[in-house]
Amino acid sequence: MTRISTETMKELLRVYFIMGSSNCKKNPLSVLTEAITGGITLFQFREKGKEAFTGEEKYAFAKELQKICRQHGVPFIVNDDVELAIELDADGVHIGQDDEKADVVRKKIGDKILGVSAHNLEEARAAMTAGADYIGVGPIFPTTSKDDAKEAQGASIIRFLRDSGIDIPIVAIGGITHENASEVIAAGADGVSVISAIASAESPFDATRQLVQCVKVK
Ligand SMILES: Cc1ncc(COP(=O)(O)OP(=O)(O)O)c(N)n1
Ligand SMILES: Cc1ncsc1CCOP(=O)(O)O
Ligand SMILES: [Mg+2]
Repeated sequence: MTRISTETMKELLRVYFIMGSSNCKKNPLSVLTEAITGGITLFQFREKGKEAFTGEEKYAFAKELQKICRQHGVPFIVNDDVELAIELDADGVHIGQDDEKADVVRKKIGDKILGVSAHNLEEARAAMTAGADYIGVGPIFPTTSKDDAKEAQGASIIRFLRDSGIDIPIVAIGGITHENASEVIAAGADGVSVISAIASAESPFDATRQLVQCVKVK
């Protein structure tokens, strides 16, 4: 295996759907299937919160979601849990500033995709040096999907990072909907990452289709 190219990474980030069991109104397997049919380009398994599955249940749930992703050729990323990602032979891992250190994770996962959360220029530079394939920047807008989210910074943080020479693929996250997605792309993001815009939608399929239209390369 070799590291993913920057160009392929950017394409995968266009519509990046994140989900765990607590995010869905409907059956999570149906939500993921609808999102894939609607056009998501990357999926992250993020099983967090009070009611979240743990242990064997978490593993079995992850396996089911991974199977759906594999059937449709959508790469499967695991949030936080590096050991689970290795056990499942997932396509990658996403870690934040309070998780395992990025350079340590890079050594553990070899050429798998590594995503790192960054909230400022210093963290973005450090993620690049540690071997990240992309950075997740946010919250851009207010969000109710993450209990310990930092304050929203607006799309200007993306423009600031780009103007400061950050050329790694960037996905914007936090409060992103079809109404503001084009604003973050215009600011320099390669894609948008969402939980509620798809997982809480009456029709995850329609919601995904709408987002895909907003981030289309013109
Ligand atoms: C694509 C993407 N960007 C940022 C995050 C947030 O990661 P983190 O800061 O570690 O917070 P948790 O998601 O673990 O609560 C993400 N998961 N994905
Ligand atoms: C995981 C995460 N990291 C920063 S904001 C956020 C939550 C994004 O969820 P939503 O798209 O529902 O605002
Ligand atoms: Mg984390």
